[in-house]
Amino acid sequence: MSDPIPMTPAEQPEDQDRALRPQSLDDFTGQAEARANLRVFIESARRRGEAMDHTLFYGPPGLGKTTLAQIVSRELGVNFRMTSGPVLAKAGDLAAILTNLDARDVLFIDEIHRLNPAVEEVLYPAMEDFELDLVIGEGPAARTVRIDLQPFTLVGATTRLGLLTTPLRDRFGIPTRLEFYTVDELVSIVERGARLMGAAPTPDGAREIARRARGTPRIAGRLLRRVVDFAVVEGDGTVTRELADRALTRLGVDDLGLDGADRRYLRLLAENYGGGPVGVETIAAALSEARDAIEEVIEPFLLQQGLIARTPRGRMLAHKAWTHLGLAPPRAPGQTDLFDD
Ligand SMILES: Nc1ncnc2c1ncn2[C@@H]1O[C@H](COP(=O)(O)OP(=O)(O)OP(=O)(O)O)[C@@H](O)[C@H]1O
Ligand SMILES: [Mg+2]
Repeated sequence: MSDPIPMTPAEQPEDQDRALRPQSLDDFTGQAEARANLRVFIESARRRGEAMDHTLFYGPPGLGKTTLAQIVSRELGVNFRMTSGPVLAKAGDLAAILTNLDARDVLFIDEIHRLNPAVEEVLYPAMEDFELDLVIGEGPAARTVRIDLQPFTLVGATTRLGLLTTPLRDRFGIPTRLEFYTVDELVSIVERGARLMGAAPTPDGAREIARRARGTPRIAGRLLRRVVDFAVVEGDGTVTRELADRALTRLGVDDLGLDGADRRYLRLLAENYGGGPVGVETIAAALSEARDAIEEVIEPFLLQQGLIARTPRGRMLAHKAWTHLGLAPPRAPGQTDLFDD
């Protein structure tokens, strides 16, 4: 049950992602508030003929940050340049990209919380005044030259808003938080993906996949492809609720949409720590997972589902998680009613 979803080596998840990527704001399901606001900012920038203000998309993986960045540039009718925090090793790397931008272009920096501080320094005046201060030469001969840039829109994406420095965060005029999707929104996404794949799930079948997709379009797309595989090989090609249920269970995706890693996390808290509180470092060490992966990938959905709580002393298992694991919560003396509701 704890195995990750199997993928054949030939399958490139990003290529598959690309096929399903919405191309316009109209095509993009969910995130209603973010979408409505972006529509206004894009339209205003277009009418004024100016670069749109710098935009930061933040939220858990797979919710559509990269997709929205591409959509913004397309709707603005400008070029899309893409790079990422870890790739920009030296200030000069960023300077080279910035000086090559055309007016109003979108520069997308993924994982912007992983920018090297020296590179980040270059970004501040670039974002604020569209200027670059470059140091030429070394030692006593070193001098600073100022280069004017074309006005551009920086679109940053991060799964970890908390790791952004305050000066960087403050330079984004449009900070946009992406939320987990509702089941109804994911049903639309599954149905659209199925249409693009030439599959036709029954309404119940689509809903079963949506319900178990961890609130995340990328997971919905991946589960859909796997369920269609099962439908083709073991059924008559139709994705019914029963078939989706059987396939998802075999893939280790449970009734709440939790996967093996989620359940290992919950079980660790329950069985080894009596429900917590436990510090995240301890959890990371016990699960042999990176702390980042725990905080970025596993915990946001468990928190959103009310399966765990974050307290100053660490993570605690909520009542719902005990029930989900089929375990009885511990009862402290004199607190017999604590967990009853
Ligand atoms: N609103 C949506 N409607 C339909 N499909 C979507 C939507 N949002 C995302 N997707 C699909 O989900 C996949 C992941 O989206 P995307 O790459 O934009 O996520 P991300 O937030 O950038 O993730 P990461 O943090 O891992 O970079 C893409 O294949 C995209 O097609
Ligand atoms: Mg992305």
